[in-house]
Amino acid sequence: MMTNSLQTLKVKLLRRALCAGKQTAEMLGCRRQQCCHLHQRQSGVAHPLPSQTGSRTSLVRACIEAKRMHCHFKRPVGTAHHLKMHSRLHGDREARIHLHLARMTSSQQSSQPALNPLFKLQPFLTQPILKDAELIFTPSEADIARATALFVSSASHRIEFVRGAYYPEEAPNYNLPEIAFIGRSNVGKSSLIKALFSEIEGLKVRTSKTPGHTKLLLFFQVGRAFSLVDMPGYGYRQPANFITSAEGFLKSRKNLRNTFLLVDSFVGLKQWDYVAIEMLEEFAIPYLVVLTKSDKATRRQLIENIMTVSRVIRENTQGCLPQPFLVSAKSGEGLPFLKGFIAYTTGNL
Ligand SMILES: Nc1nc2c(ncn2[C@@H]2O[C@H](COP(=O)(O)OP(=O)(O)OP(=O)(O)O)[C@@H](O)[C@H]2O)c(=O)[nH]1
Ligand SMILES: [Mg+2]
Repeated sequence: MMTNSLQTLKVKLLRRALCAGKQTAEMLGCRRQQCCHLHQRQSGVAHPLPSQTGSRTSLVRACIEAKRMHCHFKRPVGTAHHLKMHSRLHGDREARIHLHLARMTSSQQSSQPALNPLFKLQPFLTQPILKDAELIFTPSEADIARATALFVSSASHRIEFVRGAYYPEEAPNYNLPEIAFIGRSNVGKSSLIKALFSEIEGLKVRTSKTPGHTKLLLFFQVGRAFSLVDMPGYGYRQPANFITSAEGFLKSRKNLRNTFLLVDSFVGLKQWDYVAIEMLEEFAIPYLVVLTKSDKATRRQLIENIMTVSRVIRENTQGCLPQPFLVSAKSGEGLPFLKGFIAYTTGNL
């Protein structure tokens, strides 16, 4: 019995170390091949993700590297531990990841279903919707309240649209942590940003039923805290300059803290999304999956699509946060939790 629980603990610790290693691998990956994934799209052939060959070696190397890079554990607020990793990416790009390791008290655990809509599905599953080690972000209600306050404009904290850019070189030069929203056309990127900023009077974010509506990189500034970038959609009716614009932007932004890859929870992952995952993996930038339109999907669709996304993240990615997010711009479900993560990943929590 005792041996069994020791064994389980050992496996959990190893898994956490690998997760930390994964993130470090992503920071240190720095593969500089020319990205041509989005050019391959016309072929119509399903694009396989990078095979797992060699990934174990790179994880082991990353674990060793993580030690070398002075990764340190810090006593946190509350009961969870923060792992702070500072590493240099591509020589001059400082990347920072805060991993909030999941070690919740029972009171935190019981508040999570209310905060994180993924947990509403747990009663319908016999297995955990997310494994312990995949539960990275477990904020308290106070954290969410602080994050929510950031999305309210005031004289000293102005939230505004800055500009649209056709080319990445036209992007604003403010020195703010940035989050980019990428995904298929019509997946709900602009609607999500609009919903996040619903409290801001006079801030217009245009959405449309017609795919391919957003043509420019759109920059929104949230005080001196962070900025959000609405990207044109890929796939059907994507803008002619999408490849140069999106790839150039993702590769060149020095303060890009995280990229949110939006996937429709009603439709699930499509071929184009696999191409985007492949591209993000190759660029070795931190990203995560946000499942949109939760109000539209049936429970069965939600479970199936979330499970598929989780499996793809687990088996085929190195740079993706293991914890997907679930939101609805229409009903507002999951928005406070996502605001919490935005505040957290931009260093505002
Ligand atoms: N039911 C439901 N519909 C949504 C939701 N979010 C977006 N939509 C709808 O989906 C359509 C596309 O939304 P947009 O936000 O314009 O999508 P986009 O990803 O910005 O699209 P492009 O700019 O073309 O790349 C619109 O008709 C929205 O009303 C949601 O959470 N629930
Ligand atoms: Mg749009």
